[in-house]
Amino acid sequence: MSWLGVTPRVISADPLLIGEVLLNTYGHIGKPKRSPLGKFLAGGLVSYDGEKWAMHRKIINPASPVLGLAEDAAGNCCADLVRRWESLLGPEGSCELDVWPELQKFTREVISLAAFGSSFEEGKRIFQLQDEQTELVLQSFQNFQIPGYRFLPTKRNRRMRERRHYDRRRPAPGDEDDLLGLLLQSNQGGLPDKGRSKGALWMTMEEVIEECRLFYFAGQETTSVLLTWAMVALGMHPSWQDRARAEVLQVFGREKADFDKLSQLKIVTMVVHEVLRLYPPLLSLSRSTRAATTVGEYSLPAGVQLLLAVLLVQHDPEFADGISRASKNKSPASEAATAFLPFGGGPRVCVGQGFALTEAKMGLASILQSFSFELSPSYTHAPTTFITLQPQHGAQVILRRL
Ligand code: HEM
Repeated sequence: MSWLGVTPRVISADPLLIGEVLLNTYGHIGKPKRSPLGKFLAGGLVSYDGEKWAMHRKIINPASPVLGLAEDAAGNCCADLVRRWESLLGPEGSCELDVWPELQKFTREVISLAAFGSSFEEGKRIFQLQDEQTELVLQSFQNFQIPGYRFLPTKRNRRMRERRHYDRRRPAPGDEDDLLGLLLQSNQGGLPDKGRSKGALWMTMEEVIEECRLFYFAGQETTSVLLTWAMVALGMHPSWQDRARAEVLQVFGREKADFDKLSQLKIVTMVVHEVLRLYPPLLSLSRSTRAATTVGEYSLPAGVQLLLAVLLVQHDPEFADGISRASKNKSPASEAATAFLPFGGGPRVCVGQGFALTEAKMGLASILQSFSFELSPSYTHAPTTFITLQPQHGAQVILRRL
C-alpha cells in the first residue's frame, strides 16, 4: 500500500517492541492528552505524565462508579432485548434475525441509560443527533468543502446545533446515578471526593458535551460489534455455544444475570476474549512520538506517527501462548507487552474496558439463557472495516426459543 508515494513499513509484530511503543510514545494522533472523563474513569488522575501515569494505574483500583452504571444499565437493557426477540419468534418458536442492528440498539441503550439515567429519552434524542452528525462528518470526507458552509442555517446545520439540549439539565442531588450527572457536578466545581483527587475534574459545558460524545462514540459501536462477532462465532461453533450456555444456566439458572456472579463465567469470558482476539473491534492503535525516542533498535525523531496493527499481532501464531508471560525480559516494556491488544495498552489503554466486558458478558449470558442460534444460510462471512470491524452483509442467525 502506498500513500502519497510513501510506502509504510511494518517494522515488527514483536510485542516487546509494541510494549515499548505503548510506553515511550504518547496518546492518539492529534489528541495528546487523556480526556477528563478518561481521567475520571481511570481513577481521577490529574496530570498526564507517561511514567507517573503508568505507575498510578497499577496502584489504583479502577473500581469507579462507572462499573455500577454499566451493570444497572445492561441489566435493564438485557431484559428488553430478550423480550423484543421473543416477540419476533414465529409460532414454531424460531425466526431469522440480523442480530447486528439489534445489538447496536442494545449497546446504544446501555450507554444512553448509563450516561443519562433519568433523562434517558432526552439522551437518546441527543445520541440520534450525534448519529446524524457522524453521517455528516463521514459525508464531508467525501464532498467538496465550501468555506463557511457550516454556518449557513440549513436544516442539517440547525439539527447539528440541537446538541445544546445538554444545557437543559442542571446538577441536582443524587446526580451520581448517571454519567451526565457526574460530569455536570464536576462542571459545578469538582466531583465529590470519593477516593479521587478533589477538584480534579473541573469542566466547562463544552467539555461536558465533548465528553458525552466521546463516551458515546468510543463505547457503543465497539461493544456492539464484539457481541455480534460473539454470536457469529458461537453460531459457527455450536459445541462451544452449548458449553457456554450450560455454564450460564449453572451460574444464574433462569435468574437475571448479575455483576457479582459474572466472575464465575469462565467459559463465557474465554469466548469473549477469543472473539476479541479474532475480531478486534478496532484494528489498529495509533501513537506519535512527542520527543525523539528509541524504540528497540529504532531511533525515532519527534512527530513520527506509528500504527500498531492489532489484528496482525493477534493472528500471529508465534505469540499463541502470550509473549508477556513467556518473556524473560523484565524491562518496563515487557510488562506492557502482550500479544492481546483489543483495548490497547500502556498509559492510554481503553478506560471503558471494564464497562464493555461487564456489558458484553451480561448481554451474552442473557441471550444464551433464552435462545439457541445458528448461522442462517443467508449469512455471508465478510468482516470489513468501517472505523470498527463489522460484518459487511449483516449477521443473520436463526434464533430458536430454548
Ligand atoms: C469491546 C469494546 C471496546 C473496545 C474493543 C475498545 C477499544 C479501545 C481502544 C483500542 C482504545 C485506544 C487505546 C490505546 O490507544 O491504547 C480505546 C480508548 C478509549 N475507550 Fe474503548 N473500547 C471499548 C469499549 C469502550 C467503552 C464501553 C467505553 C466507555 C464506556 C470506552 C471508552 C474509551 C475512551 C474514553 C477511550 C479514550 C481513552 C483516552 O483518552 O486515553 N471504550 N478503546
